[in-house]
Amino acid sequence: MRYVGRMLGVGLNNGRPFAFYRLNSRSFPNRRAVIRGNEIYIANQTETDNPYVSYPVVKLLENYAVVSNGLQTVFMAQALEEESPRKALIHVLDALDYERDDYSTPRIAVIVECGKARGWLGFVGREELWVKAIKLEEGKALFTATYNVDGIEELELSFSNAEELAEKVLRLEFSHPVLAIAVVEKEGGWKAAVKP
Ligand SMILES: NC(=O)c1ncn([C@@H]2O[C@H](COP(=O)(O)O)[C@@H](O)[C@H]2O)c1NC=O
Repeated sequence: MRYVGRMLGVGLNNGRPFAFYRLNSRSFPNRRAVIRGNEIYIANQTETDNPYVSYPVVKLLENYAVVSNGLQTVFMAQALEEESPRKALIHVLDALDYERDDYSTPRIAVIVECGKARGWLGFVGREELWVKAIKLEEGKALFTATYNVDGIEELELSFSNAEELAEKVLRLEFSHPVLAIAVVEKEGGWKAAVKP
């Protein structure tokens, strides 16, 4: 089974945008997601000095939801106070760059906008930095990941609520699953769910 590390994506379901995150990990599988108000954090449960394994993963704003695999989540949410999603992704990914770990792990992020059938994916690795604005299509999701995904891939995903989306994302056939997070637009706001 393919190992993609951290993956995140965006899609459209019943005319509403959604985002998802799946944490796969070979090295730090003992982690959990903690929901605190409009934020979700990944908390590593073992002792380590690795600075990349506990971080704010989701930030829900009035008009946007931001999901990422590192502390860029917070900076992107701040940038969105002044800038477009495209600029926020470009500026913050460029400023923080890839992670200085043994794998040069890329930073990845997704932004979705309330009430709009569009989303933005971003990636910064050792060899490339890209940001893509995506026109969302019903029943489809587009995702990227830290390892072994060439740019963006497509998936079919449909669901009736955030819990079901998180469950389906956790069941996708990629190796070393730890947890999944779903963020779904609901009546002008956001609903988030975490599995398991
Ligand atoms: N965000 C995360 O959950 C996360 N988990 C692991 N990493 C980084 O990626 C390295 C490899 O981890 P793994 O073997 O679990 O894929 C870790 O040493 C760490 O530096 C992460 N950094 C980015 O994805």
